Amino acid sequence: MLYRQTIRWARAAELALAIDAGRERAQEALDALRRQRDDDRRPYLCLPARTDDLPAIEARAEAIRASGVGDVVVLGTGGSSLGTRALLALDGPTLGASSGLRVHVPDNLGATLMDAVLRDLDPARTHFIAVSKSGGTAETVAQTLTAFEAVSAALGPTRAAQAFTLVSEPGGSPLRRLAGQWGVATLDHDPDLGGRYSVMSVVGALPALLAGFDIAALRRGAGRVVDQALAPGADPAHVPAAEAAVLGHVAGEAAGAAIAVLLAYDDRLAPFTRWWAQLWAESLGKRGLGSTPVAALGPVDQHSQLQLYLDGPGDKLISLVKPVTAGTGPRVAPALTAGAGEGRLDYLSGRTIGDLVDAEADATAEALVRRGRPVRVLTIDRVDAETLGALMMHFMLETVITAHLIAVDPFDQPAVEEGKQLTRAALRGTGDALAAAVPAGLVSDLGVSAT
Ligand SMILES: O=P(O)(O)OC[C@H]1O[C@](O)(CO)[C@@H](O)[C@@H]1O
Repeated sequence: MLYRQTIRWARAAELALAIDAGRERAQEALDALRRQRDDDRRPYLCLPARTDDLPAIEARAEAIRASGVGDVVVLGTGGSSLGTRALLALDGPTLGASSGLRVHVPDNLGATLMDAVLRDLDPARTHFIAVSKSGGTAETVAQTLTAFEAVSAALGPTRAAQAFTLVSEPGGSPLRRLAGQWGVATLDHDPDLGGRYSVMSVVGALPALLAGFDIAALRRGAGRVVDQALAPGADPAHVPAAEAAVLGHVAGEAAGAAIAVLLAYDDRLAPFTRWWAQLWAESLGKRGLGSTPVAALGPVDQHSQLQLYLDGPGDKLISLVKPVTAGTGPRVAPALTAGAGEGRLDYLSGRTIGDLVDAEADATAEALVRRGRPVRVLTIDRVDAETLGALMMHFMLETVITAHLIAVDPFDQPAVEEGKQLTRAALRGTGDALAAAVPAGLVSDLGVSAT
């Protein structure tokens, strides 16, 4: 078993008609997805079964390894980096530790962070992979230009060019043109593959291969989910992604569940929840529709968010990702618990850390159900590449099926363009655009000065 999905909601029986109607619509979505996969129209559905693209990616990875570097920095943001982080996080806190290469993904642009990257890494032993589907995202362009300048200054432009790889769609974008002028090796990003659906392509595969991550296992797990969901005659009630999309839709419509929480009980899955948040938000947040994703981590968020989930507004669908951890990790010595006083720590005596986390996840789900919250638990046997591939494909399908249910296009993100235009205008000094945009709704503009 890669994962098992359990959905519990006290109101499900009362909403049976709406759920049945949702399943009928989900059936349409599954039929459409099957046709798209069979006609090779949606690359994210076909990637799991592909192997023909891997030799070129492996060859580039080998060339980077052969150049003798010790560090690899992935420059990119959003769909060009969040998935990569999610893959590499399976290795634990030290990215790429299993391959001997350290792979860094500073996906959030920041002056201090970029200063640190350029100051702390040896330009002669570092390779930069710039990933941008459009080749024009300001953050990634700025990262790439500052990094290229720093390496050129240290080693000269010829060696700097060898220290870079660009992954971007073909065309005349800024990064594509610069890479051509500099002589930087470039791999094509499939123009038909949206960034937030691209993790299994060269986007995630190149850094992942360098980090020793098993990309074939990732695709295998994803492939098993696609095959099950799109099997001819598959009943949406037996397809986890479809069933979850229906529940989420009904919970949104009938119970006002406008927030979707993904609470993962393993640190290694925290970046996965951030990848999911982009997938969910950008794919569904359109025309006043969609639900707000919250990426959460257990058990720590039990001690910060859970009060709200249990006792705040009933506007959330809460999904737990629960690795089976019972019996794993360090064990609490009975001899030590005895010293805490009669019976006070008996529940921990002889138990492992994994026992505690496992019990906490179950208890959290139960407490939420008792409060009448809609709860879905995704139980996984292992936190590994194959399971992650299955979960990622599950959520891509759940997102696209939800998009069908609310009638939005899951593959565009038109609204973010305005902020990008305003940023460019501000930097060009034509900030009038910003000035004109703000005063209309300005409510308050205060500050506090420290002397
Ligand atoms: O890969 P690109 O084109 O640099 O885009 C990065 C991210 O920016 C967005 O376009 C949003 O601004 C995302 O959809 C995308 O994943």
